Amino acid sequence: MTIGKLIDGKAFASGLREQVAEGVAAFAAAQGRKPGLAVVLVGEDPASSVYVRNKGKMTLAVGMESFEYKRPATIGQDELLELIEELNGDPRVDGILVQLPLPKHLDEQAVIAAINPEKDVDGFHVVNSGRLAVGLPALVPCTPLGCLMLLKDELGDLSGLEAVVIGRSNIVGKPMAQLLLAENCTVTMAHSRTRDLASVVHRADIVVAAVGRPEMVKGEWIRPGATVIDVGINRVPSTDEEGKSRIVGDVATSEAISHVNAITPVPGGVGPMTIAVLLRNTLVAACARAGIEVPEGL
Ligand SMILES: Nc1nc2c(c(=O)[nH]1)N[C@@H](CN(C=O)c1ccc(C(=O)N[C@@H](CCC(=O)O)C(=O)O)cc1)CN2
Repeated sequence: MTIGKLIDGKAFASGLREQVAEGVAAFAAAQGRKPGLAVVLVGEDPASSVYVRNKGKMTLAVGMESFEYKRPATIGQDELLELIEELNGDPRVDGILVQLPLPKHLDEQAVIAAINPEKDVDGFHVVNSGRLAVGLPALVPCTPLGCLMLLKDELGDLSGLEAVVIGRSNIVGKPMAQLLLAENCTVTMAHSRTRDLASVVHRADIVVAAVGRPEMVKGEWIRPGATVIDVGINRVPSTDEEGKSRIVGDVATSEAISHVNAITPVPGGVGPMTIAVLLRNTLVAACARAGIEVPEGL
């Protein structure tokens, strides 16, 4: 029995961060200042707090300035919009990111819309999603861009390949489909209402699973030789005696591994790419604001 390759997103992300660090050093030497990333955290959701802490650490590690704004879960919409407005006007800040999800009383779309699109390093602003859709240069959402980087590294030219994206979120599914279309893939977007998902998935050379349901994509659905990108990060109860929870993806990897070409593991696949691409996007935004070329290869 042949075993498919596990794609090492952690190693790839580390290489990308090194490249970003070189670009940051060159930017600082030429501009006399470091690129700056501002991250806004509302509330104390434990997972979001960990992600924000890691973003701050990695921002500093590549040589950028990190600005962290922690606000209570009770913050009002107007006060949050005032903070965004302040960051839009702050010359030290090249990238602004509001950690999602936001507490329910806040209007996520209005908050994203308030970010200056040139500083929207998450690529969630409609100006950036529109630019991506029509093929103009854009700041692209970090997770799907990270998935694309892993796919191109694994497969090279994606032209003509059948790609199925499962999940239609604004953050992953939709931009992922746009990116694959721009690479000349034949793209199908599947979702919770798709009929006979198993056979839709079975025709794909590339499967991107971003549904947020533990191991929903079964191994037998995957066509032999396909490349699978698992975006899911689902915490489930442990099966061992210690009883700790563990993280699984949206794909039943232990079933799929025997016949895929390659698959991203969870953890250690797509997840680490998200923050590495965020740093890359911040450098790209800083270069655009300074009117200089983005370093080659980024
Ligand atoms: N404004 C944003 N909010 C959120 C985003 C985003 O891109 N922008 N994405 C996610 C959370 N996220 C970053 O913010 C993120 C998620 C996962 C990882 C990661 O490295 N995961 C590890 C496992 C982590 C664990 O053990 O819990 C992995 O998959 O290996 C990094 C960043 C939602 N919000």
